[in-house]
Amino acid sequence: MRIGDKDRLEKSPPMGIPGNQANVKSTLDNGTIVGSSPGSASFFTGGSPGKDGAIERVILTTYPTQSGIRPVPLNWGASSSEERGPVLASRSQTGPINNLKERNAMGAYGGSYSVYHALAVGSGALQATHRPDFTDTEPPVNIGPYPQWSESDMKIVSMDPWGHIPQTVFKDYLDRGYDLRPTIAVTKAHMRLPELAEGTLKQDGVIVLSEDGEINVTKAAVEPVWWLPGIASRFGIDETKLRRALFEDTGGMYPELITRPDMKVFLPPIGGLTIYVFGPMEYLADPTKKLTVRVHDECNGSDVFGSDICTCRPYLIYGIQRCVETAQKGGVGLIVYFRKEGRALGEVTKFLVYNARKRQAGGDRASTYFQHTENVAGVKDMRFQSLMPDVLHWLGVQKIDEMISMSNMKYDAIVGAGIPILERVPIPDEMVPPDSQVEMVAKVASGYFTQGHVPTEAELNAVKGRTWDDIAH
Ligand SMILES: Nc1nc2c(ncn2[C@@H]2O[C@H](COP(=O)(O)OP(=O)(O)OP(=O)(O)O)[C@@H](O)[C@H]2O)c(=O)[nH]1
Ligand SMILES: [Zn+2]
Repeated sequence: MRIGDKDRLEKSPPMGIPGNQANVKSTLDNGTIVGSSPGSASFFTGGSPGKDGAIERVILTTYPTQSGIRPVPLNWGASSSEERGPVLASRSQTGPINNLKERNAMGAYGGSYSVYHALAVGSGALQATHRPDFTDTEPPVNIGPYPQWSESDMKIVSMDPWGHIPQTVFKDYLDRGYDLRPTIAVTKAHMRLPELAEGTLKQDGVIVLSEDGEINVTKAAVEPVWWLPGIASRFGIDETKLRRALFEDTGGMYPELITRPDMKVFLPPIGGLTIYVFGPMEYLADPTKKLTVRVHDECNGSDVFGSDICTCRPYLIYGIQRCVETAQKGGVGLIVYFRKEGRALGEVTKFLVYNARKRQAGGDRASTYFQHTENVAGVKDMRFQSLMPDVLHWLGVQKIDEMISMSNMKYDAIVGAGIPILERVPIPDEMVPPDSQVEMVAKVASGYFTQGHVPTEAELNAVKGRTWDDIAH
């Protein structure tokens, strides 16, 4: 790529002005998008030596008016799959369909795993032209379509409501050669948890299958699919600003965020979520059935490794227990597990915060709990719960009887999305690990739900966690 090519540079559209299509067009009509030889590679084209030493074309970006660009129509929020159209993100250029030209979404399938996919292709372990065999991969239960999928206020903007069944509803596209992937998979499983093994749950043969607590569950994995106008509107910003931020803050990873204002869907390289359903899936959308829900954000240290500095695993286990009990009484339970480690700040930030808390003069205190996170990350939280209720709408949830959470942010987001919560259930005192008292008291003081006493400033100051010296002894 010859960035110093003055002629090409002058023809380039000003970056950062999505929607400036007049400018974009003047660049495109003369075909400067793709160069093909070492000497003629354009500003928008890089090149690397191929197997035979020739330069392979690298398409750095595309433009809406570029010759051959004709995205398959995608009408987000349409009520039928035919009207909506498939989400097509692949750039693969083999077979009868040139997916690069016909795709209607930026980014890549797989969420954060798209990067491993790239490594597999780059290292030669996987052919870029590999197409999945979808035989027998369909969901074992039916989900939707529900009215929430197409209501005019766009209740779902961060996942594809048709993402679990493209093998079926968009089969004709697959048959014609489009490289189309599910972004949701639904399956069934049995699960066992040591905390619920010792007779906590009663065997019933349907939900709890054995005396030692083997639980029947239906689960679904969901990858993020963002409809950018809807994401922008949830955050109260305009779409141009959102696109610019996503482009700049990912190291300029997706230039089409800027150059393709016509493409409204983006598959971001981030973690998604998993749902676990106890009892019949269709009960989730039936307001006559009792529904227990826990929405949980990932905490690997506690959820998997049993760290006792927070309440995450005990609250998750309690949520599962309550879900199972509701299902056993003829209702249904739902756990939603988001990959938003450390309040979506990441585990590195979280561990830095733990160090600052434990090294603080005077000890780890409830009064400075949130301040430490803010000192390191600049904010207390990046979970942006405003996108969280989308999955509830996807499942057709109309009301929640029991919400196993004390979080005001989760509560406000769900109720704000039009789903009433009838009861909030705090974690039982006896399940709060000793060192997590700091977190628990700090949360209650900051507005988390409690049926008990809200601590005063002096009480907050008095609640201290373990120090590293305590750990050593
Ligand atoms: N950055 C940071 N993250 C933390 C800290 N303590 C816990 N977390 C994260 O906070 C999140 C806790 O999420 P949840 O278990 O859903 O709990 P919650 O949002 O506090 O609310 P509840 O529903 O009442 O449990 C997880 O992502 C944890 O990894 C901390 O000190 N710093
Ligand atoms: Zn935790």
